[in-house]
Amino acid sequence: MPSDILIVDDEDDIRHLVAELLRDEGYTARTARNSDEALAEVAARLPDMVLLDIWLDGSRLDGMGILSEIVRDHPGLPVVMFSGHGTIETAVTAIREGAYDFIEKPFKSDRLLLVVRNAIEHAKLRREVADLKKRTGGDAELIGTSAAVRQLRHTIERVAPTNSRVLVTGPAGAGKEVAARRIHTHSRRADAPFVVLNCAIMTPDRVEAELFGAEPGALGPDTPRKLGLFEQAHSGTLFLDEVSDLPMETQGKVVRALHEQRFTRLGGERPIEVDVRVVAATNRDLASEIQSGRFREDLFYRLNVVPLRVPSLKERRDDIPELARHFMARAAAMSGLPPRSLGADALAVLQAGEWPGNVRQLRNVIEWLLIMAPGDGQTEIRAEMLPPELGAGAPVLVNPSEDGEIMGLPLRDAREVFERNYLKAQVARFNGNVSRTASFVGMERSALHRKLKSLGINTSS
Ligand SMILES: Nc1ncnc2c1ncn2[C@@H]1O[C@H](COP(=O)(O)OP(=O)(O)OP(=O)(O)O)[C@@H](O)[C@H]1O
Repeated sequence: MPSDILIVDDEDDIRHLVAELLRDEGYTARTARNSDEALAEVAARLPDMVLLDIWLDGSRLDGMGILSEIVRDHPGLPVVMFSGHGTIETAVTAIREGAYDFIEKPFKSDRLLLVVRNAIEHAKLRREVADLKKRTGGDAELIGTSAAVRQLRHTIERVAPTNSRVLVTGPAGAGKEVAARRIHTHSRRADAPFVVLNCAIMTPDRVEAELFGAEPGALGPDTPRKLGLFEQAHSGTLFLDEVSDLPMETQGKVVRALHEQRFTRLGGERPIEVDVRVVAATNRDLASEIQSGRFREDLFYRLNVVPLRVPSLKERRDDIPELARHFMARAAAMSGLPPRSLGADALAVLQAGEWPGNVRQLRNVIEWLLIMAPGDGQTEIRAEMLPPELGAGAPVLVNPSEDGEIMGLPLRDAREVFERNYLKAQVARFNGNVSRTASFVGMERSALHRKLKSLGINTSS
């Protein structure tokens, strides 16, 4: 479909000339003489871009006034200003206020067509990026409202703008990379690259070439120059994932590069200066790695300027329903399948789970459910449809494998088995908090306390 362009100018000649020029190029062109006509056209159907004169005789709003309404109501719509003599400064201000570009009158048709093409392409790319971010969940999105995640978000927001190095710790799959990306996107480096090195999957001889790059021929006969990740991350952030897996010799070189803010490429002499913020992550205990001689203490102190701990999923069970719905919506958008809704019993079992693989495991379970759960898009996902490995934390009645055992017991014992499993799962789901469990299961706090004691279930309060 041809792009639709709105031309707003009070001079008849210019309007007609530009409209003809654009139509000759295959665009659709609409015209408006003043602000009321222009805003009415925009409201009637959103154009792909607007060419807007700054001075508009006999108009309620001038070009700047129209621009601010468009930026407010349709932030993705590109606007290019026409400026005459004496309005260049205003045109520059217009760019600051959100216009894409300006064209000085009198203008050459080639220049006009180039700016129009660029503005439309730019807007299209912005939409595509926004769409991709939405579909992939925007990698820096830190879902959750639990106290643990609110605290994490707060610390990230405080540390992000400071430029300090950050050492992110936490179990596998808990969201350390998400936290690191968020530090980057909330820093002044957000427009520069975020570059990741996963130290665990690198062989020792490759890791240095990856980090520092190599001069031509350094990696073998006729090998070209290779830019290292330090250089690629210039003015941005370098994320060293699984940093404890860096070979010892490389650790020494990283310490030097961090200290001197420069390094040489493999096979090179010339020092290369870079401005890079390093954020590192580990799921190991670096203190014991240092003790056993596998991690350099000086590197630890250089990296651990600000420590940031990402909690395990078990420490933030409150977030599980929101995370589950988020991953369902995302998996559905990526696969084109309709999202499935999750029943309250399924969510309760998910909340009671052990989650050794943390958020990554939850994401995988939800993706599995979207594809594998029985029924169509309309059928709610019930507890018994969950993958068997989650059954361990589930109350006995939703775990069919144990139904057989229950059937062999007298009612009194069967009830006790049920009560124990049910309450164990509910207590786990509310992080051992008896008051919250009591309010959910509909018992007095003290009565629940007695019950739990008689069933031998441990709680935190
Ligand atoms: N709070 C969160 N909100 C949304 N998604 C999250 C959150 N935490 C983790 N994820 C998702 O879970 C998955 C694992 O997260 P991530 O890779 O950041 O974990 P990690 O701790 O760096 O793992 P590893 O130790 O294995 O490198 C990713 O798909 C990530 O997008």
